[in-house]
Parts: sequence; C-alpha cells; structure tokens
Amino acid sequence: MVRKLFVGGNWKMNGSFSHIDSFFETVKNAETDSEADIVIGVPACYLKYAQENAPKGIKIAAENCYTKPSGAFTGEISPAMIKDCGCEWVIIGHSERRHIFGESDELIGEKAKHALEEGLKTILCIGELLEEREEGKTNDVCFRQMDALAKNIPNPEAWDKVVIAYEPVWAIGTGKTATPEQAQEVHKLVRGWIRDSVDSCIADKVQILYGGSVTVENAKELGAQPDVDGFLVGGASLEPDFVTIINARK
Ligand SMILES: O=C(CO)COP(=O)(O)O
Repeated sequence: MVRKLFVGGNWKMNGSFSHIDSFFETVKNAETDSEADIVIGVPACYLKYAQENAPKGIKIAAENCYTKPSGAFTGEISPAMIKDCGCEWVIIGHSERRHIFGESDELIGEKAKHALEEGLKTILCIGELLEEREEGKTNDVCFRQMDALAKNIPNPEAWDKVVIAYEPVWAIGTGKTATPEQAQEVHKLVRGWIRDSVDSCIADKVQILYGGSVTVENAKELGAQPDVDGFLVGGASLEPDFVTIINARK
C-alpha cells in the first residue's frame, strides 16, 4: 500500500518570530512536493503566529499538551488552547519529554487520549535508548510504548488522526542516524504489532515516520524504505535545506 509522504519538523525549544519569518519566506520561494503532508512543531508561544503565517500546505503542531482542558496546571497547555491558536496538530511522547521531563508511558497515553478526544491530530513518538538497543530490547520497548498508546486511542476512527514517529533515542541530535535497514526493520515490526494488536487495515494505513538525525543527505534513502512513510526532523527542520527533505520523494 502506498502511503502519503509525511514530513514533520520539530523545532524543539528553538526559533523566534524573525526565524519564523525568514524560514517561511524560504519555503514560500521554493518548490515543494504538493503531495506531502508537512507539519512543523514550534514552541507554544509561537503557535498562533506560525499557523497564521505558514505557507499554504504547512500545518503547525504544538510539541506537547496536557491531559485536561484547563485548570491549575502551571506551565501546561491544553488541546483546547492549541485549537484556539488555530492549530490541528500536537506531538506527544517525544523522547525529550520521556527522558528529560520524566513522562511515563501512562501519562503519555493519557495525553494522547485527551488530544484525540478533543479532535487534534497527533504525532505519537516511540523509540529505544542506546542501552536498550544494545541489550536487544528495541522491540520490547517499542511494543510496550505502542501498547500504552494504542489502548488510549479512543476508537478505531481516531487512528485516522494518528501518525507514529519512531525515534531511536541514540540517533536524536547525535548525528548518528539509524541505517535505512535498521529503520525499516523497526518500522516493519511496529506495523506488524499494529496489525496483530489493533487492526490490519489500520496497520496498512498508518504513517510511520523515522526521526533521529535526518538530513538532506540521508532522507531520500530512508524515505525509500517500504515502511518508512516520512520523517520527524529536528535540527535540520530549522534550516533552509528542510525544503530538500520535503522533496525527498520528488
Ligand atoms: O528529535 C528529533 C525530532 O523529533 C530528531 O532530532 P534531530 O533531527 O535533531 O536528531
């Protein structure tokens, strides 16, 4: 089954109003693959500005959200607020949320549930640490994280609003990319897990992205793997060259 290319950017805690202006100017002046889904995660304070100024075809995502619509949760933002900023997307369970901010599988599952119930589209992230890979636990970790997410997807239709991002933690921001074969192996296993544990039509349809030091140099080869449906790009999504990654299948 041919799935649409999905090119995600994740600016993390980077960017500024002037960066948004110059980045969007570059994208507007470039020819980008009109067939690709393009979604860029920006810090919460830039959501509305980025969404309002984004070139046609580019959607803006929040990089996190909480499990409640409002309340005494200092520093958090809710799916309702993300929608209020005009955005339809949120990234949930990024490894930096898991490992720097200590978010558990359970919390991440609850976030996914609430975001989907609120009608947001979600990029749900999974991925193993280096020591977990070295101990041969990659599949166990990815399946455990998938299980915590899948049981919180409120209904089968909500899977239409789910994109999975496989981001091996050892490849994030390290310049060490998984080889196309390593990425394909895990993507295929994750799709197989969805087929066995959720539904085979959902497994065929769901886009699974690779994230971890994706660059202009490696995007084409990674994106050519049968179960790699696109990327979640960190550092390189802040650079003008991101347009070349968007065009990885052109
Ligand atoms: O974490 C990532 C995307 O979410 C990947 O970051 P890098 O592309 O900078 O390795």
